Amino acid sequence: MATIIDGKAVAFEVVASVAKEVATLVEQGLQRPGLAVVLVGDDAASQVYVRNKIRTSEQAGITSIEHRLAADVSQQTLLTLIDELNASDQVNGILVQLPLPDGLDEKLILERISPAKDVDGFHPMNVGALSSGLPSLVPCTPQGCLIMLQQQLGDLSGKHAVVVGRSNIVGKPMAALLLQQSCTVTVVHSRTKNIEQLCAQADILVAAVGRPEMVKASWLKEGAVVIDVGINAQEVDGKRKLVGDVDFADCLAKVSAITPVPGGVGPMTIACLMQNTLIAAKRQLGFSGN
Ligand SMILES: Nc1nc(=O)c2c([nH]1)NC[C@@H]1CN(c3ccc(C(=O)N[C@@H](CCC(=O)O)C(=O)O)cc3)C=[N+]21
Repeated sequence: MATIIDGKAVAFEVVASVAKEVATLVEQGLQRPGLAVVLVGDDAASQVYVRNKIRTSEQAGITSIEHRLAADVSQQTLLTLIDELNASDQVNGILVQLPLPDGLDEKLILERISPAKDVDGFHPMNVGALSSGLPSLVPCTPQGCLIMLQQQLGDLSGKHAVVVGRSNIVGKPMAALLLQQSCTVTVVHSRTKNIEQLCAQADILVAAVGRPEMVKASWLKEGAVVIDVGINAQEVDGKRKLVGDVDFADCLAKVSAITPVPGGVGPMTIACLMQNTLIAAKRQLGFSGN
């Protein structure tokens, strides 16, 4: 029987351990970690995610400060806000919700966030640190995937991991993390010629492409562990339904373990954001190490 990995339950454990450490900091008279969440415009999906982030912050004992800006905000206003957040000692982590509305230069804005407060791990400094194995803030989604894989498989060394997708926010950092764990890593993408044959070699398959139910059982090796990063909203009988990048029903009988959508990677992403905020806060307080 395949294991359906309960991302919600694992996330709950991660958040509980963050909450415990936060409580210890506060008991020692240190400042409670603070996370600033910047939401530009009124994209419906973004509102749901931001609400989840704020609710989880409360559970972790992290103070969250929400900044909502109109979709037509000027780039300069947004950059000035980031400068203020960078300078504020109440704020340990800064997250600018993506995607940004048209007309804003995403690269310029993300680069403005102080690398020490970059809890998304998207700043080029953190990207470079991750790929060279230096201490860094690691992107939340791939970190969440790694935690679930380690919980399922223990040591990952020598496993063949196939990452489907090469985005800066998931595919590339996922590959870097798996390589760091001594996996043999293959990254496949839209221009790859023999995707299905490559996927069929995977002990671990991470799907992060944003194409509903693209990965089928016929692509998989018997007993593979499958992590589904896709969150695709579909209309079924007039109702909003979320499906992943993996055809879950088709693949279930062939895998040894698989994450569901919802209830898999999504909650882990938010839990890792809490973890990153704690790590950033501790470094800013002068704790050494991780
Ligand atoms: N700067 C930035 N950092 C991000 O980490 C970031 C972002 N921008 N933009 C959007 C994506 C998406 N994302 C999700 C987080 C949690 C769920 C989540 O909790 N999903 C629930 C379901 C929620 C629902 O019902 O829609 C689940 O999968 O169980 C989903 C998606 C973070 N992102």
